[in-house]
Amino acid sequence: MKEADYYESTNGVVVMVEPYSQKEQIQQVVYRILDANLDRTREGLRIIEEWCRFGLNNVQLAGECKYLRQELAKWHTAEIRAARDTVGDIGTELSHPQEEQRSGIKSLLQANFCRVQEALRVLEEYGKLHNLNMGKAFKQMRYRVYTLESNLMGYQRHQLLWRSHLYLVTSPSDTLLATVESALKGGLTLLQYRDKNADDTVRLEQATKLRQLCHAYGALFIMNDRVDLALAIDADGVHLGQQDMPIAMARQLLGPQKIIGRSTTNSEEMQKAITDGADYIGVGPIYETPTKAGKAAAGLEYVRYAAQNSPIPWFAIGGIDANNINDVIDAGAERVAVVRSLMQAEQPTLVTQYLLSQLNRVKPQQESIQN
Ligand SMILES: Cc1ncc(COP(=O)(O)OP(=O)(O)O)c(N)n1
Ligand SMILES: Cc1ncsc1CCOP(=O)(O)O
Ligand SMILES: [Mg+2]
Repeated sequence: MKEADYYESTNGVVVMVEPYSQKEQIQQVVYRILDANLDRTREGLRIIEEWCRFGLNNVQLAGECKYLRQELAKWHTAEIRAARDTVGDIGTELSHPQEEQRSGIKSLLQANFCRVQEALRVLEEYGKLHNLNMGKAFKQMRYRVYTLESNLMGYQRHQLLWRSHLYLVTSPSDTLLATVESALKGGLTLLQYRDKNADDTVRLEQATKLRQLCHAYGALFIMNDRVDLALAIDADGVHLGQQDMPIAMARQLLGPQKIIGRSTTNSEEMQKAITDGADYIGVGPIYETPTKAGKAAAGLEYVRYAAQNSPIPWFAIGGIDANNINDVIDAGAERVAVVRSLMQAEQPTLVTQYLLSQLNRVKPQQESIQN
């Protein structure tokens, strides 16, 4: 028989407590770990769910979070809850500076996905000690959370594309990062890195820096021409011209969550880009431009066609600047892409603000998204 411990409670009553055997003690520790991680997963899922529900109004994504929370609750049994010891838990006081600081919705969501995935991994490993099926169930749940993350982040990305009305396509510049940052400060939300002549090492280095910069400002980063480089640096997508990789092939490599843009100069190319599954189209060159020397202008007639016929976002491009943007807008454009207007501007922030103010006059006012 085990030796009994004696414990005197506060009201003076002496209670005899049977000490746990070593096996039982370990079981209690496992229960505490399961209890803490079941709570952690539930809380993280709830934070993600609130954004899906109230921020995105997305029934499917919110429903998936709810389903996962309910599945989780089935494993949170009374015996696991009974092992909780908040007072004796040294971890309740610990926090990381990053927990106090979130730069926006995107980083908040990422931090909570990370927390949920870690907690599920703990549940999977320790759950096996408790019940083999528990290990299996949490493994499956962890994969569902990966899918949820990819769907949610992809959804956010596409939402931001639809909300973007000005698109900066870069040209080689000694002040590349400063110019882009200046435009981002003016409210730019979509950037394409385009350098037709640089070595891949330079492209990779510059694209990595630009992607970081864009994401710090909550903007999307698109790679011109190269699916391989887009994948390598985890760009938000790629822009492909008529001579570049077919959309279907790029989609296979990039998956459904990344953005694929296609250049078009006429109605046939536009219809094909749409049926091929492009997420957006470039419409132009509207005017002849030295940036794409030798390419004939498609003209405002093509803008009128796009305005009537494109169900997906389209950006008028080619020779557009502060002087003629209103002609392009009057022809039906709600979105434009520019190179020189911003890359050669003395004050890119101001030009960005001006171009956006003109585009905002025509687009229906939408609440701004915090990324
Ligand atoms: C937004 C946007 N539209 C069109 C283009 C041109 O792409 P492409 O025809 O492939 O020509 P290059 O840019 O590769 O010279 C674009 N880049 N972006
Ligand atoms: C890349 C591209 N594709 C069609 S026009 C164009 C260049 C537009 O450059 P700019 O805005 O300087 O005229
Ligand atoms: Mg190209």
